[in-house]
Amino acid sequence: MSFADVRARRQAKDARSLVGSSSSSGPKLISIEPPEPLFGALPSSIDIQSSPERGRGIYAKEPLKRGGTVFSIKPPIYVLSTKNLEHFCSSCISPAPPTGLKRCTQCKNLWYCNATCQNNDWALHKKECAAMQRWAAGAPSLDVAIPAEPIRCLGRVLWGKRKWGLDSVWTREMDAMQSHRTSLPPEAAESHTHLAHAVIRYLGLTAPEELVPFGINDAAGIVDLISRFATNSITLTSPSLAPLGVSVSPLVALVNHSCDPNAVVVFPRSAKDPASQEPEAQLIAIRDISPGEEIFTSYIDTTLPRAHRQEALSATYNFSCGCGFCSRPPAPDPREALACPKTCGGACPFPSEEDPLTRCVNCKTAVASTDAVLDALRIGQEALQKATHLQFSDLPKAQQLTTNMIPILTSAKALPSSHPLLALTRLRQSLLLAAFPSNLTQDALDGLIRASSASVTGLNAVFPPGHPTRALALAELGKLLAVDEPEPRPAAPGSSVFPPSGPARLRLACETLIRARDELLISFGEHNDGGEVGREVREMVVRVERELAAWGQGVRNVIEDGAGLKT
Ligand SMILES: C[S@@+](CC[C@H](N)C(=O)[O-])C[C@H]1O[C@@H](n2cnc3c(N)ncnc32)[C@H](O)[C@@H]1O
Repeated sequence: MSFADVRARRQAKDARSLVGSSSSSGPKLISIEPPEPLFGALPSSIDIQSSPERGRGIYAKEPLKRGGTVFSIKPPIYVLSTKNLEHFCSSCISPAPPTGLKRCTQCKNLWYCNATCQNNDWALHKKECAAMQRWAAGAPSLDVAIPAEPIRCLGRVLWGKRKWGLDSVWTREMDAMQSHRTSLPPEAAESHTHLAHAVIRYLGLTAPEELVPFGINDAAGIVDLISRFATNSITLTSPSLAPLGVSVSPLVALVNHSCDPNAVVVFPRSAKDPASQEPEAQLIAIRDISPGEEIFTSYIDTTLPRAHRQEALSATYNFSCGCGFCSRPPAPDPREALACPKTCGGACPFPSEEDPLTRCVNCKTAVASTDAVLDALRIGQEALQKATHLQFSDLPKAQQLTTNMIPILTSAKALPSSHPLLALTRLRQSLLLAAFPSNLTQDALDGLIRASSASVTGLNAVFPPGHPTRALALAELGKLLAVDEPEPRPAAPGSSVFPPSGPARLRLACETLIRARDELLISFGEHNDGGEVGREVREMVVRVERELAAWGQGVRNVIEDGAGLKT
């Protein structure tokens, strides 16, 4: 039977059910209810509008305060990435407690906190469970025995459409997400075709025609499904932004992109809501937003220079960004700048092959050896790609690459916020953390604090206060400064060695944690008390303040004892 035949049969069936049973007096007229409107979860402070440049988007109807939650929603579809399956509950995405998670006894792939979490997930896992067992039975090797997350995510979308009905609001919201089917570049069309075949196999279907009950009536419908997923899915993250999996929420997907966003989507884990609401995506304003203004998040890493951002946006989202930041970049952009050769405090835009001459925008001093700068930037980019690729398979090699490259870029006077120096610095910090010795030495701790501080300096130059990446980096630095020193150094009066030791270090830890907490309250929402990380930092501030007070009291006691001895 052809795809069209199946559709014709379905339409005939639909037509019969619409007019009801025919009688000799002819078909009865039936009243057709207007369809339920989409996005009923939209709060009254925002609405959906359309622009010719960006299509639909979310706009403020009322003033929105920075740190305020614009909306919260549990994504209707989400899956953990394969490596996280046994470490997090597949329903509420809580990390495994010390007592461990409970495994689905059927497929043996998904893990849950308890029976409640398993029941909450059963509506979608029921079909998935059988599909995963079928997939594993046909897998050529153990490492491909679990389908990759896009396949599992799309499986859930399709089972959801069947379960909740093709005319349901659930399905209509999913189908209303933007598809770029008609303008896909050839490479994307090819990868979409591969994914489509994998999904059909995962569902246990033998031919595309069998997708009709899932609301997919032709080949264009399959491409739409995959294109919608590619354009609208968002990373499911931990409260500290670690990627955990992938999620789809038609409401979150309405938010357009800017490289200088006024909002972020985070999963902060609010203290107040019960676990059954988790994972909860929250759109949070990181700036004050006026009525009529569009709300934007960023889809990509905005520490990257404009050309890299445009490439990423065009490859995945099929548009060229015309945000203020792309059309009128700051001069010079801290992502692409060198420090002034005369250290006047100004900066010079990066030279390029086409335009090798560059000067400080402040004192106009020209950079002398631009060839050396261009070489350093080129090999820096290569080292970054290699080290990123090797970070999990060859940690020492990745460490060596970042450790060797950072001084080369620094001596070429690249700003700490510039690319690829900032990316290498952040990678080095995460590699040092991964290799952190269990018997901690002062040198290892101080090295990590210096790397963390360099990341904070770079991120502060590219992100506004309250951006979650910046707030988390600050929290990380504060926590490291608060770690008990294995071998505190004797205080040298007037010493500017970084990091300081002893009480000066504790004071710096306290100041850094307080700044981090203020920023976390913005990025992860005041209503959430700064999310899980904000709450953790608040507790650390209390602990460090207590330690500082105890130290101060200790000093006062010594002084008083000394004074007592003299009298
Ligand atoms: C997640 S959707 C956002 C909602 C979408 N505008 C809609 O109407 O459904 C992502 C798509 O929106 C469009 N888009 C988002 N931000 C844009 C921007 N700054 N400029 C142009 N198009 C944008 C692109 O087509 C992109 O692939």
